[in-house]
Amino acid sequence: MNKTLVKVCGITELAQAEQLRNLGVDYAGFIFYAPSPRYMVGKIEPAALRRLKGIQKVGVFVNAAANEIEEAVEAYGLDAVQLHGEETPAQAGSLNARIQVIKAFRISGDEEVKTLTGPYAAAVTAFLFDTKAKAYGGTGQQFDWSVLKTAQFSRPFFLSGGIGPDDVAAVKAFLTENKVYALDVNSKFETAQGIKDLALIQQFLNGLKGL
Ligand SMILES: O=C(O)c1ccccc1NCC(=O)[C@H](O)[C@H](O)COP(=O)(O)O
Repeated sequence: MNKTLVKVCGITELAQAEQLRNLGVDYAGFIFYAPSPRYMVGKIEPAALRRLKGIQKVGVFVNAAANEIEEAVEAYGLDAVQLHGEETPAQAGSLNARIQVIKAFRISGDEEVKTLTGPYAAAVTAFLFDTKAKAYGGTGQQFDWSVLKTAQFSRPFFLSGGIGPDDVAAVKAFLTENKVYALDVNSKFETAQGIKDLALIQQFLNGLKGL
């Protein structure tokens, strides 16, 4: 069985991205959505991020224009883009022809998740399930993961939304019964918005060992 990968999202410092890479984190998420407190533009130099290797760099966008996304991919050397708004399957598919696209779905618990993901199956590389809340992401709120149980998704998925240091046991239990491609963590591992607590992340990674 493949190991479940880990993505740390909302990074605003190059040094932290390097440290996370050194801890063995698989994906680093960078927010390209100006209203977010984790907006990274102006905080990390494009050329410096482009030189960073050994961790998959994901740009997170909310309803951004295709040319804005493509410019950021080029300037920052992104490996994947995460579409976290109301982007259509056609928009996602057109980007996915050039770069891996992770489509985020914000879950309230009332919807049929397979109905949401169905139209995107052929258009994206992976799905990401986050919690539906007032803000688009980074809210620290968790949804009821049982809505994903038993569903066979046509794409690998990231489990996201309020996963914190105290959730190791719950995550492990969920992973024993469900095939999760990667875990996505963010605000529950911060000392301030956009600044990660690396000791907590190391502890979390240690807790997941053996999966
Ligand atoms: O993190 C943000 O500020 C953010 C803002 C707008 C869109 C997406 C954003 N984050 C995307 C992520 O992938 C987060 O890791 C995900 O929402 C989970 O965050 P959290 O609930 O804090 O663990």
